[in-house]
Amino acid sequence: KLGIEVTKEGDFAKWYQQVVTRSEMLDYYDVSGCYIVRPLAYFVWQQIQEFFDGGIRNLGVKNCYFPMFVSSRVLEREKDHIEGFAPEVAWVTRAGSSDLAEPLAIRPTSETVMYPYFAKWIQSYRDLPLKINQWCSVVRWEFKNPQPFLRTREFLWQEGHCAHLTKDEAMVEVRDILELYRRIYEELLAVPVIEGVKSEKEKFAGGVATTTVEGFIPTTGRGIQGGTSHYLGQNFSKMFNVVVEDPEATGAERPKLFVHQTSWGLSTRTIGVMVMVHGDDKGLVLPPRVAETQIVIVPCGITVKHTDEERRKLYDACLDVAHQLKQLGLRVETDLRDNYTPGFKFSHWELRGVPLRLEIGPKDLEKQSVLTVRRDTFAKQPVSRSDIETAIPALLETIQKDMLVKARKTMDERVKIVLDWENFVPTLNDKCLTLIPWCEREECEEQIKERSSRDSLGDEPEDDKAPSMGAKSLCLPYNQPAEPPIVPGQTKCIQCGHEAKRYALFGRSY
Ligand SMILES: O=C(C[C@H]1NCCC[C@H]1O)Cn1cnc2c(c1=O)CCCC2
Ligand SMILES: [Mg+2]
Repeated sequence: KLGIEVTKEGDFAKWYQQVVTRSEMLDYYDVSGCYIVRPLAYFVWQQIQEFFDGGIRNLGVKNCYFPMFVSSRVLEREKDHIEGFAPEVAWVTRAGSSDLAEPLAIRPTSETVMYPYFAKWIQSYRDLPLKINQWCSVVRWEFKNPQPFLRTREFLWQEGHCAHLTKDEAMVEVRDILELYRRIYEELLAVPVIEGVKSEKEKFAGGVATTTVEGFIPTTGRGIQGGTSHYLGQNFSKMFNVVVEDPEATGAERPKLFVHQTSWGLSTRTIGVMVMVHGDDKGLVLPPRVAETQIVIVPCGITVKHTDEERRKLYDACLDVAHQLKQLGLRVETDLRDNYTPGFKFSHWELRGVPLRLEIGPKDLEKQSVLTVRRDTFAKQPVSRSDIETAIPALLETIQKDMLVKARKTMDERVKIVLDWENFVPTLNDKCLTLIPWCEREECEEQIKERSSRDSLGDEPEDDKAPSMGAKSLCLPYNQPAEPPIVPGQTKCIQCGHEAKRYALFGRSY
């Protein structure tokens, strides 16, 4: 594997492609838009799964598995939810040499697969709440340019689907799940996110409200939807007749209540965001929490002057330190290949994002110390062998924390409050997101997208294969800026002049 031949700032698209392939996270596949998730990336996904499974178990959610095939009759049950997406649905029409009687869709998401069975399984309010989740892949035949992890025609995700007796119970769960998504990004992937609610235009049309964690890619200045948790209200339960008798009702007739539902999803897009945020010109930079190999130990400073005995002593020291650290549960590799130079080995493991390297040479052996080298900052620090068991775990924790702090500082610097329209597009062009006093009207959002695209491209039409230059609303952040305050009846929307309700996060996006 060669190193990375371009710089992140110089040619981001090529940089990203080389980082994900040459770090051995992913490989291209001969079906366009499909990719192979290799062990280094799959390990990250497994860490996410373990964390999330623990979190949802505490919320009373159980894992299950539904078939991937959806009959057209069932898929089209939810008209408006599906018609906007119809072009993305992949269909099986043949088995062997004979056509299927009716074509079967491959699930693009599983609402229509599951909810007829919710109706069957849920009779009494005692059957509530029903809380299930499945880990699976879905297929969406996207036409925009595919990108590894970020936009692929098949992707791994989890989709949770719950039914509750009351709206309040459902809304609490929506936020509990969103908090787990925030923690996955911030505590596992060291990626800061902005939590909020989607606008009417951007929310999931089948639901009542969509909450989201929004990421930010500094190199392009674009926002990216990181995970969504929806309050579906009673839309789907009315569509699929998921009803229970009203437990509060007295007397003979027992009025039926449509259940209140939620659905929530997070995909392998998480991995792409992590790569883009932390990677550098030497390649991948992995947060220790999700790194398959957290530490690599490399013997150094051996020359032809040294005897085989001295070389062996050095290798033994590397193996001893590795053993010590494995005892602590750390994930350690020793690179004792004698056909490569230390420098070659440093590049090899830097490309693969290993968070911490330990170098041990003859002098280190004498001094009973090792030299630590951080992947994120390249900072070097000697550590005496006697301190290894406390210093190394602490250093990994420091790397994990520092990576989040650095990424959050970058994101915070690139989110600008914009109070006048003339500063809106220039701020986008500075690779920033904007927080604007906004009226929340759907037609205003259309105008913002249109005007910001025109102001960026002149009258050139948009290429729908390329990422849009128009800005969209990313979310209405729960954490609203305090200054300058939005004064009801006074503060105006910067685009249309109507009364501003809240600050909205707007930006170019993936
Ligand atoms: O998938 C959802 C809503 C919901 N699905 C379950 C997980 C959470 C959340 O993403 C929205 N959605 C997106 N994309 C598509 C569809 C769709 O419903 C259906 C058809 C193909 C493309
Ligand atoms: Mg889509």
